[in-house]
Amino acid sequence: MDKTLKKIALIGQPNVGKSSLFNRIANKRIAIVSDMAGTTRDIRKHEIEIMDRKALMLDTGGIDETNDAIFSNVKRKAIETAKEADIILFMVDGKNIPDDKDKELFYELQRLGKELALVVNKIDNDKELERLWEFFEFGIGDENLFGISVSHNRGTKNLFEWIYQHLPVNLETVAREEAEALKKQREEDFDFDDEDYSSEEIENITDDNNKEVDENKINVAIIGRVNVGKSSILNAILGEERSVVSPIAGTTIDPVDESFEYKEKQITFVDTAGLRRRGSIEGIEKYALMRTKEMLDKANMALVVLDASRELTDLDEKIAGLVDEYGLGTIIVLNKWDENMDTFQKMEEEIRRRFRFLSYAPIIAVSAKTGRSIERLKEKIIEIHNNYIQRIPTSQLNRVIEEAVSRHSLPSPNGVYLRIYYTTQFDTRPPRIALVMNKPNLLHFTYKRYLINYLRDNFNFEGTPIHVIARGKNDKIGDEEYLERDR
Ligand SMILES: Nc1nc2c(ncn2[C@@H]2O[C@H](COP(=O)(O)OP(=O)(O)OP(=O)(O)O)[C@@H](O)[C@H]2O)c(=O)[nH]1
Ligand SMILES: Nc1nc2c(ncn2[C@@H]2O[C@H](COP(=O)(O)OP(=O)(O)OP(=O)(O)O)[C@@H](O)[C@H]2O)c(=O)[nH]1
Repeated sequence: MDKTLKKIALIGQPNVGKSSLFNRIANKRIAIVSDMAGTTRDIRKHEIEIMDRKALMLDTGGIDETNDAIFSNVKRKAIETAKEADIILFMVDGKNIPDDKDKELFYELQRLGKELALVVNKIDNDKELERLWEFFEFGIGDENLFGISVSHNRGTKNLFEWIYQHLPVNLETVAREEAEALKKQREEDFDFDDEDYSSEEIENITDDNNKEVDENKINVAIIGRVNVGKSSILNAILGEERSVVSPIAGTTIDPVDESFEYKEKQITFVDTAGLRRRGSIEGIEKYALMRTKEMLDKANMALVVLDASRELTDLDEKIAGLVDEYGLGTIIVLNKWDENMDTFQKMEEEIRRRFRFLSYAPIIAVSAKTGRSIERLKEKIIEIHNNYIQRIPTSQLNRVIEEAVSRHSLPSPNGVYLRIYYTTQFDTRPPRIALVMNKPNLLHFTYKRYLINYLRDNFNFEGTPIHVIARGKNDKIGDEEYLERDR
């Protein structure tokens, strides 16, 4: 017998229906059921299974009050068994009024601090259900009081569900379901028509061979309003690189994007021709935003350039706001930081306040003019891209989410018991994580935010958005209904 299994003790006076319930749960006739009081004397242990979760059921002897000596004996034994158990089902006969001996024992069991349910049996019909109220006298909450009838099979489902919820997740089932979910997801990815993904990304998903190559390609969009120093930053970065791929000279079409190798990655700046055309973003705001979108479409990383020598403007905010919609790796570049300025903290606070939607993006102060921190910016591009493409093992995600839930338990909206079965990352670029749970649409966004923050505290997601979705066991992972961006 598996020693790690949770133990369930079934305790109660003779003839209340313990063996009957035991048999119902065990789905076999193991204990002797009889009308004669005190026939179930031995402690029986039996491995049971509720849905996919296993436990060990302990059947204690009845508490015989007819003989005081035996009563104290059996009571002692009942308490001993209860001490050994993780979950206690205390059963009483609903056809009788609550009894002092029951109460006395019940309070003793309560003091053990285990999961405890008061099971009132022989509530055979709706009329008898009214009598259940008398058992609130025991001082137990609604959620731990069950009126059932074993012989009429009433109310047992609720009790079984309660027990199920207190048993640990069956890891075999989880692993199997996860494998199935991943397989299903892969299959779905092949006939994909999700507008959220660019055609390039679809290629990445459907062609695993290219994946590695693609993970080494960083397409960077340098965005920002006019005159913040976008082309200067481009020049500063490229200026240090000898292996710059030159634009094809003499062509009337746009020259290719400029590209260089750095730390085994290929960094490409998208739409550099446009960037170099001075004043390109000047003019009507609508065009500035349109052009920014075109660039973001081709990129998997954005450098949001701001001018440290000027006040932030609404247009800065609008341009930065676009980035979040594209789900890219992001760095906020505070340019024109020519000398040591003691205002960094103030600027940082201002940026954080105005760009709340980019709270995950690091801020780096550079000067295209003096070259200050340009090297650091290049390193940061690599670092953030690694965060953006990372895949976190399910075991690690589960450990962290379990820890988060144990620190701050899941809310029970309207008494509904919420449960996260497991957590898995089902996509990268940016990381997409599914919380597989019983009632996904009841998960409040504030709790989800708490989990997202907890994930951010435990993994390195700097510079990358993370998308966390809650879904049911049988929902498709690609179900975007629950998708909420990490804001
Ligand atoms: N009306 C009614 N009778 C029940 C119900 N459940 C069990 N019984 C009857 O109650 C009697 C006692 O049931 P058991 O399951 O043997 O009770 P027990 O608590 O195991 O009894 P001991 O072995 O004496 O400890 C039997 O005649 C059952 O048929 C129920 O839900 N409704
Ligand atoms: N002091 C200072 N000036 C800078 C820095 N970077 C750029 N500039 C100046 O800012 C002005 C605008 O620089 P650009 O690189 O052309 O800016 P841009 O964002 O590409 O401008 P548009 O193409 O018009 O959108 C130029 O006069 C640059 O010399 C810097 O780090 N420090």
